[in-house]
Amino acid sequence: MTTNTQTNIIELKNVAVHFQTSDRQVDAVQDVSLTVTAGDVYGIIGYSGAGKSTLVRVINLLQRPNQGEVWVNGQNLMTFKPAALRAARRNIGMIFQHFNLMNSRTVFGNVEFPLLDLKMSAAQRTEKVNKLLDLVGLSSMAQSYPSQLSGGQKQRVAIARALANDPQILISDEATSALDPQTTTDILNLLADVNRKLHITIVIITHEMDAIKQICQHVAVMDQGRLIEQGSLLDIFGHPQQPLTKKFVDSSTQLTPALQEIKKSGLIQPHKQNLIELKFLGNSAQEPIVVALYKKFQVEANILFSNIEQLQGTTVGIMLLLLNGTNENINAAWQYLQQSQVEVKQIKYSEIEVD
Ligand SMILES: Nc1ncnc2c1ncn2[C@@H]1O[C@H](COP(=O)(O)OP(=O)(O)OP(=O)(O)O)[C@@H](O)[C@H]1O
Repeated sequence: MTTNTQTNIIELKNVAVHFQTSDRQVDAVQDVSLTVTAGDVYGIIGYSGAGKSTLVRVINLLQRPNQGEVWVNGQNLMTFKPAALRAARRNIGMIFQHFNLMNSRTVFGNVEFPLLDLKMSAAQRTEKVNKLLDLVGLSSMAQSYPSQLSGGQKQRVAIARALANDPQILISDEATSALDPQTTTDILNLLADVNRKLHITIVIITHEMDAIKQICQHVAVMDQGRLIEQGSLLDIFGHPQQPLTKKFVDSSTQLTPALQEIKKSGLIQPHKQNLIELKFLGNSAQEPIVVALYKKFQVEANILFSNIEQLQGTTVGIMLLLLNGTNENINAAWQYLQQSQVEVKQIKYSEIEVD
């Protein structure tokens, strides 16, 4: 017997947010429904202006929606009175791109700040802050000021501060967008640790697929206020449905620049349809396919590009093959590939956009 132990910690139901500006109405979020299960790392990706920040501010009602329902821990926050809402908000930590630290307070003082309102002795507060600074690896900098810290260190302080109230949920609003790639990786690893060790549910919003890929278990894609696609990380990477989702995936696997280079190099011609993309999920071996094409159909397959990565323990591979042979043999090879375990697609010359 299997038991379903997953709890829905966040449920947004048909949420809409409109802003009225002097000359028009901005539909920042339109009819968005999503569910995040407890313990998940849930990523929301979209370009600037897609409505991501507005949507996550709805989760703790910093932004009240014009329409829809907001459920956290099985409770409809829209019905909460101010005191209950303040308590509910303490259960949802937030971190931001620009850290939002108080420059006049030390690292210790910044992390201590949310605890000052609580009934806690100074000794208890000190113990708690020290524990949090240890968690984020900043114990030795407790007496430094934000101006003395690097961007990555500032974000670590912000994470410690966001965790001070022992929240069940942590929302990260473009928290790595101002950081260099290595620091981004370090901060994402820290967030993954926080998720694993403290069982905190994390919602990340970003415009970078690499950040999603590194730690998210589920992904939603947002475009012009709407959620246009959602699924597990593997679903999204393995079978993107919407053109925008595919664009995010292809930019992260480097497929887009590879195709552009191939087109520019003149390796492919408009009238020939012999460039194909293969996608492998799981353990399908790539080498035997190239060998089989030659042995079975005398079709030479030149590998022009290949990218293989591990996503949540599953191999996801993409390969671009340029097929060489008679038209008849290429057709037969194409039929064979379509019946094989791999996903196969013909790339049309006209579909490759070159800047
Ligand atoms: N307070 C506001 N008043 C008017 N328009 C707003 C307000 N806040 C956001 N918007 C508009 O709503 C839309 C969605 O903005 P939002 O900040 O949620 O997008 P985003 O995906 O988070 O983008 P970014 O990463 O650039 O912040 C944008 O067109 C933005 O200009």
